[in-house]
This record gives sequence, C-alpha cells and structure tokens, in this order.
Amino acid sequence: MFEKSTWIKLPRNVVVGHGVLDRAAEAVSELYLDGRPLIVTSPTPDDIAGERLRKQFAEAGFDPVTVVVEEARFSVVEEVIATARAEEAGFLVGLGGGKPIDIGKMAADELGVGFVSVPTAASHDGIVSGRGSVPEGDTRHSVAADPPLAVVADTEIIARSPWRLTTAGCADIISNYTAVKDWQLAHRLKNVEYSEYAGALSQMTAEMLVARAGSIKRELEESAWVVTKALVSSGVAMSIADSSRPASGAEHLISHQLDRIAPDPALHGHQVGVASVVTEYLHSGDDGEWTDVRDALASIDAPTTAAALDIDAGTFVEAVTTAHGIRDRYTILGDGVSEEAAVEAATVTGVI
Ligand SMILES: NC(=O)C1=CN([C@@H]2O[C@H](COP(=O)(O)OP(=O)(O)OC[C@H]3O[C@@H](n4cnc5c(N)ncnc54)[C@H](OP(=O)(O)O)[C@@H]3O)[C@@H](O)[C@H]2O)C=CC1
Ligand SMILES: O=C(CO)COP(=O)(O)O
Ligand SMILES: [Zn+2]
Repeated sequence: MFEKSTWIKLPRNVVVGHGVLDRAAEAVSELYLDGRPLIVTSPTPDDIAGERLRKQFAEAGFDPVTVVVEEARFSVVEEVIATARAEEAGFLVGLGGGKPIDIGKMAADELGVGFVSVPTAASHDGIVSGRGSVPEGDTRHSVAADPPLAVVADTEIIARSPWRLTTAGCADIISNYTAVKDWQLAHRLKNVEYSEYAGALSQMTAEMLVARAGSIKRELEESAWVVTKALVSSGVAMSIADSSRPASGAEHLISHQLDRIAPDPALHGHQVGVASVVTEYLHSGDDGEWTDVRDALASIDAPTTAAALDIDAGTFVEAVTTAHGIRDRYTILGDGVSEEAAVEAATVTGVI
C-alpha cells in the first residue's frame, strides 16, 4: 500500500526588487491577516525603514506597533511574545537582518500567528526559511518554525547594507554544494530520507549564483537581486525537504561549533563558506572540487581562510574535530575527524 505523504509550507507572496518596501502593505493585504501588525526590528533597520513601513501600514488601516530588539536571546523572544499579547497583535513583521527576523519568526510561531519577513540585509537564508536560530547554550543550530507568509525584500535597501553581509549571504548559498553532498552521503550510509527535488534545487541555486558571480559587485544593486533570489530558492529547498538538510551539512556544524568556541565568531555565511572548503576536501580529496568552492568564494569577495575570519588555526581545527557531536546529523565528519586529519585538510586547502 502507498503510504507516503508530504506537507510543504512555503511563503505565499515573495516580492523582491527595487523600492518594493512600499508594496509591503499591499503584499500583506493579500494574505487576509486579522488584527494589527507588531513590527519586530532592531535599531539600524528601524532607522532605515521603520517609519516608511509604519506610515504605509497606518495608511492601509493596519494600526502598527513596533518593538526594537537589540540581542538574539530566548528571553528577547519571550519579551516580544509578551508585547504581542499586550498589544493584541494579529501578526508579526520582522524588519532587519537575521536577528529581528528570527526573533519575530520564533515569537510568531509560538503565538500561532502569521509572520512576514522584510529583510534589510541578505546575510543568510534564514530571512526566508522556516528555521529560527538563537545563539544560546546548546541550541545554536536552528529550530523549526513556520516560514514567513510573505517576504518583501527591497534590493535598494539591501544593496546599501554593509557589503560583508551580502557576501555572507552568497557564501551561505555556496555552502549548499557540500550540504547536498553530506545529505546524499547520509542517505547512502544511514538511510536518511533524501528529496531529489530539494537536493537538485539547492545545488542548482549554488551553481546559478556562482555562474552570476560577475554581477556580484559592491557597487551593483544587481548583487542584492542575485543573492536575495538565491536565498529564496534555498529557503524553498528547505521547505520542500521540511529540513535544513539541503542547505546545512558538515560546514554548518563546524560554523555552529565556532559560534560556541571562538572568542569572536565571524558572520554565519563567512564561517560556513570557509568550512565548506575543508569539508569539500574531506569529501573528494586532493584532486577534488575544493578549489572550485574556494574560487567561488573568492569570486564573490568572501573569506577563504580562518585568518580572514579572524579565527586562529587551533580554534578552527578544534571546531572541525568536535562539530560532529553537536547534532544528530550524519555528515562527512562521521563519528569524528582526528586532529591530524583536520590539520591536514585545513592545511592542504590553505584554510590554516
Ligand atoms: N534562521 C536561520 O536559519 C539562521 C539564523 N541566523 C541568525 O541570524 C542572526 C545573524 O544574522 P545577521 O543578518 O548577521 O544579523 P543582524 O540582524 O544582527 O544584522 C547584522 C548587522 O547589520 C545591521 N543591519 C541590518 N540591516 C542593515 C542595513 N540595511 N544597513 C546597515 N546595517 C544593517 C544590523 O543592525 P542592528 O545592530 O541595529 O541590528 C546588525 O548590526 C543571528 O541571530 C543568527 O543566530 C544565522 C544563520 C541562519
Ligand atoms: O543556516 C542554515 C541554512 O543555511 C540553517 O541551518 P541549521 O539548521 O544548521 O541552522
Ligand atoms: Zn546557513
């Protein structure tokens, strides 16, 4: 008897482009959400776009309220939930980078209300995905949450955000190459469920971004367009898989571990990018494709070494040798990479 079933949760309206912030109320109106919006933002995005969003919602009859968050912590998620209840918010809008978007997404999920993502930076695929991540204690990797009902990504605003945030978003996408390899490996060795559609979409997203690396330049708004579309596509792959597997393998485990042990971790996308050079080497060896991953990162101006992350060699190697233990996710790290092997891989690839 055929017993398979699937339930794919996707954003309904994805609006990307120059000046689309002014269409946020229109995108939200189409969702038939009830009640007032609580805008969850952080100081800089609030300065850049808060007033424009509030005015627009007010003119559309939405009566918005705002909460400004400064840190990504569970206690802040609880504070946002309390504010949403006190203000009788009907839905939440995350305005900013990954921090306010994740907090808004997780609070909305807990409250059982709709969530709309309005990214002002394209720093990783969490701005469109059904994952929430708060860097606290042992839960550094993400937890499932409903994906945004709508994503409104204004490339004019994103293009003006710090360049390193955009290159981090690109590197998060480039890491999909090794994430898919890890997923396929886990499928072969551990019978982990694998989705051909999600795997192919994730890999193609990385390939398309690399093919368009020539358009990814500091001064071009097209960079914001290319990376945001790729982040949406990667988010869809995760939604199809109902897991972050298509976009998160061993390179993400290493980055999550760096977040725990490095005195001053770098941006998520930059860390996963550098780690994927090493995990690609572990997958395919000396003559393998690690140089392609490194060159792809270099082509979009992302770091390719631990030093460029401002992380010392010892800390990087420690992350590689201990990352397998932080999550029940089989990858090329297996049940642990020895220190010698980690040093060898990181040295041959020029990461340390
Ligand atoms: N859900 C997921 O799958 C993932 C989630 N994450 C989470 O995302 C967060 C990191 O994301 P990231 O985007 O780097 O974090 P932030 O939201 O902290 O943004 C990074 C910085 O950029 C500033 N900023 C945002 N937009 C603009 C803009 N347009 N112009 C100028 N400055 C701007 C922010 O200002 P300000 O200081 O005012 O906020 C902040 O200082 C972490 O909390 C991490 O846990 C990371 C990876 C995956
Ligand atoms: O960052 C992500 C995908 O790019 C989310 O992955 P995690 O589930 O490892 O947090
Ligand atoms: Zn990521």
